[in-house]
Amino acid sequence: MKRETGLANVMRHAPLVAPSMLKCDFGNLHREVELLEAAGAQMLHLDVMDGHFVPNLSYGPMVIERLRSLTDLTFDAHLMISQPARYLDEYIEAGCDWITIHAEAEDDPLPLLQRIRDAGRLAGLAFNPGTPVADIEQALPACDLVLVMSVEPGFGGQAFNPIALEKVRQVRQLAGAEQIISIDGGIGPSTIADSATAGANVFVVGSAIFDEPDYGAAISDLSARAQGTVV
Ligand SMILES: O=C(CO)[C@@H](O)[C@H](O)COP(=O)(O)O
Repeated sequence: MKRETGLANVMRHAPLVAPSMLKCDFGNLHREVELLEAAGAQMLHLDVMDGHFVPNLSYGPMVIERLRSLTDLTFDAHLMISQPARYLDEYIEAGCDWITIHAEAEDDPLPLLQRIRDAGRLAGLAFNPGTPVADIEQALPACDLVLVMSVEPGFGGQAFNPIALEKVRQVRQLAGAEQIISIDGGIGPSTIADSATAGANVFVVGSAIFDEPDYGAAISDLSARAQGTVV
């Protein structure tokens, strides 16, 4: 199967549910990837944490490179790290397709977003619940993807912060209908429909998939709710 890395190809499947590989079984990543492929996942959301920008550690480019050899799913890397400019090339070389940096980690994200685009990857900018949309507005033309955090980054299983809904609405208004807007944190059956109505089209989901016995049923149910076919 050819990797569907291009914006148009991947977003053909929107709204998309992106399983957050922070909540998976790290002791059996190969099996988790197989289960997610069988469950119909189009992409994997890779939560990269450095124990500095966020108070948690996950994995880095070496693990991602190994995952890359296991699957052609789109890799949506969310770099929750300080100094992303220093490490960016490693994530490009590891095979990440979408690469998102944090607004709070870079005084001027524009050169880095451009580097991501120049490498032929989709460039994303994430921002935390406490960061106003005004802080990222200037960077929007350089973003293929905006990731709105609906929890403080660092851990899965936190409660959804509804402040994110207004931010998604504002970004949608500013960036237009074609923009990928991803929402991340506390997304599940009770929050995904409101997030979709606000304007998100990619939904990062950890607990509501990995805490379920049947990943396929969970992803189907969430996708249906995002499409408004479940009330
Ligand atoms: O990036 C993060 C947390 O920092 C998220 O991707 C969470 O890992 C999503 O997990 P749930 O909130 O869905 O359990």
